[in-house]
Amino acid sequence: MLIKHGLNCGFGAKKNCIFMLASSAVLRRQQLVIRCLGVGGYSDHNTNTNQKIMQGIRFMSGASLEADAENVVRAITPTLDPNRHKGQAGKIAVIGGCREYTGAPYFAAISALKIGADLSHVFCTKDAASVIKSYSPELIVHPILEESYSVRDEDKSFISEMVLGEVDKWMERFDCLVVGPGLGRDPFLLDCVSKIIKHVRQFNVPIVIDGDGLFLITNCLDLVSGYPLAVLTPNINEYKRLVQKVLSCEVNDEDAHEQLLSLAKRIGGVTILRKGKSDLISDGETVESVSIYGSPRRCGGQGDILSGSVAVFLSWARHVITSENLSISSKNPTMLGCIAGSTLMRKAASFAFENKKRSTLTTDIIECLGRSLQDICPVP
Ligand SMILES: NC(=O)C1=CN([C@@H]2O[C@H](COP(=O)(O)OP(=O)(O)OC[C@H]3O[C@@H](n4cnc5c(N)ncnc54)[C@H](OP(=O)(O)O)[C@@H]3O)[C@@H](O)[C@H]2O)[C@@H](O)CC1
Ligand SMILES: Nc1ncnc2c1ncn2[C@@H]1O[C@H](COP(=O)(O)OP(=O)(O)OP(=O)(O)O)[C@@H](O)[C@H]1O
Ligand SMILES: [Mg+2]
Repeated sequence: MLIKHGLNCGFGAKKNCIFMLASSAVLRRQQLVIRCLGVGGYSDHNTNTNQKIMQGIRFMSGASLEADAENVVRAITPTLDPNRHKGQAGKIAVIGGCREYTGAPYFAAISALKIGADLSHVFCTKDAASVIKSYSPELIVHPILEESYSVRDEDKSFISEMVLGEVDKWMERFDCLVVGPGLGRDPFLLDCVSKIIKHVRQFNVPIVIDGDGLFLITNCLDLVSGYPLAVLTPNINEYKRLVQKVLSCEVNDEDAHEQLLSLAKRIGGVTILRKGKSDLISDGETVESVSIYGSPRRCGGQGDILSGSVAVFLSWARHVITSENLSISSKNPTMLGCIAGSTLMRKAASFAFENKKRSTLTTDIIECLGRSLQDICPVP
């Protein structure tokens, strides 16, 4: 495993690495904790001391370890077993899709299928449903959500009950829900989705919250607070809004790991995947990062692929953890799902870019998901 922030060196080179960081605030705190731990010097010959130092550094700064990313993917991806029946490799549902956005829920839902889920559903507004269906016959699309413009005030509570009733028929069956890609911000619709989230929590179904779902939960943190099966996947803006709301401060990139750690902790141990040049992931206990090379193209929709990917891997990780001995250290399925989802998305983006360069689009990346997974865990 590599240690980030310039500390990814062997112990022989540690002195140099540490001195390179001497001016940073992070290192000053790290040195302080090393002194507090009573660890003297940086002897290359004393492995115990070195380990203590590294543990101290990690503990104090929340410095992340670069995840053993491809091994995580291998450890949780199920084998293709002819004895399995449809549904056992995962049933995913995306809640999103409104008048403006039909691409985002499609990207999330189709990515889940391309990675290996058996069934992928989309719960969206009536306007969005036929459009999404027309993109792909593979998706199961439920036109059940309503926006304010299509509902009279006096009908709202009745419609809300109906939406919940429809969703209720299905929710228990899903292995993971993705809430938010292309959901929009209509207040009535968001109110219905809040009810769905509260309901789904009772069944212990994992929830990945992205896009407008993050807008919703940032304004109503109780929806996810204290739910260990919740994963938030904020982009730069969404992360900024979360930090401002929860920590009442601005994003601090110098202390990125510590800030992410406290944010996850403050929201009661949810897992947060902060998207960016490197993806940083924390459940409030540890921080890991995935920095494998992705793509320099920033076309819209890549975050939607990620949310669908995380949903599938999180479902698989939960299954492996409950049924087998996992050969990797982390046992938190949400962390594993994020690491694997991020790895696959970034690898697919790099393959797509290799091929399409400046014209790389989200659909091109989706087409590379299969090749990326095959590259990491080949099917004969
Ligand atoms: N095809 C579809 O259907 C897609 C639909 N999508 C859906 O759209 C909904 C809203 O999601 P979102 O991501 O557009 O909202 P948010 O993050 O608030 O950004 C708003 C604005 O912030 C800016 N900005 C962005 N990044 C920045 C940066 N790094 N640094 C600085 N500024 C940055 C940028 O504005 P600019 O100022 O550059 O004009 C950006 O336009 C949500 O439901 C999502 O799922 C998407 O998934 C895409 C594919
Ligand atoms: N600067 C970057 N360099 C490399 N990869 C990046 C960079 N920024 C984001 N990514 C990757 O792209 C993926 C999507 O992140 P992004 O920040 O674009 O999400 P988003 O804004 O929510 O996307 P969407 O347009 O789907 O809403 C993530 O998996 C992340 O790893
Ligand atoms: Mg997004």
